[in-house]
Amino acid sequence: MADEWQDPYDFAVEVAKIAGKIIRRAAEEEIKVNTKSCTVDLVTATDVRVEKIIIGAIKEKFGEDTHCFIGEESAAAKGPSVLTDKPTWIIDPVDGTTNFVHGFPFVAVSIAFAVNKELEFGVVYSCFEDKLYKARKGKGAYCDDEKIEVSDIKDIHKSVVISEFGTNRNVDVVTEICATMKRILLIPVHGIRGTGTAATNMCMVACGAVEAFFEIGIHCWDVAAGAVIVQEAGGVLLDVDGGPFDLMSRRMMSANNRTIADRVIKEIKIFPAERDDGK
Ligand SMILES: O=P(O)(O)O[C@H]1[C@H](O)[C@@H](O)[C@H](O)[C@@H](O)[C@@H]1O
Ligand SMILES: [Mg+2]
Repeated sequence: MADEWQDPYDFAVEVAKIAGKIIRRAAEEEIKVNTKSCTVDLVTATDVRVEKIIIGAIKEKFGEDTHCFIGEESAAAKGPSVLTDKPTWIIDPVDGTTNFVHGFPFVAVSIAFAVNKELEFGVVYSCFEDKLYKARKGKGAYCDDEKIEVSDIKDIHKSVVISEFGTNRNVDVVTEICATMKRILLIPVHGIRGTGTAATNMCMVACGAVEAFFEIGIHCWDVAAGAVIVQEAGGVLLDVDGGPFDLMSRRMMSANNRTIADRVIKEIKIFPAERDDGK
């Protein structure tokens, strides 16, 4: 049987690179910043423009009506992001918008593709580093065409863990996040890191630079592409309570193996986050 999704996969790689080039160029010009859910949840004219370009290119290539889209910048206008069985592109045009605004050089274009509610592939282009991460279900994960694998560390004391503070500035939530970070540091782990983009953080797990990355409050477009990349690199993808990963739950734990994941999970205090699909 012909490989039905190879063409969309190749196209996602092509489009991610084009989008990254536009982002790099936009970073040299004046950046127009707006806010979304709160004063620290940033969006720029580039986020909106790049999403339109990506979706426009996909529609032109594969037809207007055959594919569905969940895109960070068009999501709010559409209401809850419901994943159906139809081929669906899940897009974060600029993952790491705060980084982009401040010139902190970790910004990624994240493009995932799901069919029958299952993720088929993910592409993450870290555009200032010029590194392209990609994975197709069952076919391994790659960075710039080189196969990548998670680290084999099982001893938590030899691990590096990534987490992020996110954009929620509710005092109780910030207190819980800080307390969780403190508990993880005191395990002790070698260190806690964060690139400011969930997509890139997941690629750091996938290529063995860190052992785990978890976050509560991320959205489906932040983690959909990374989810395929981590799993295809041999890692595990879970809910922050250790249960099965749910793309719409806004909770995600990715790790090199179950031992590391479970040890980090022990220290996570979970706080509520409204689901992406409104359920
Ligand atoms: O930069 P965006 O696309 O908004 O995504 C980031 C999110 O805003 C932050 O709150 C998270 O901490 C990051 O992990 C996301 O990647
Ligand atoms: Mg994002």
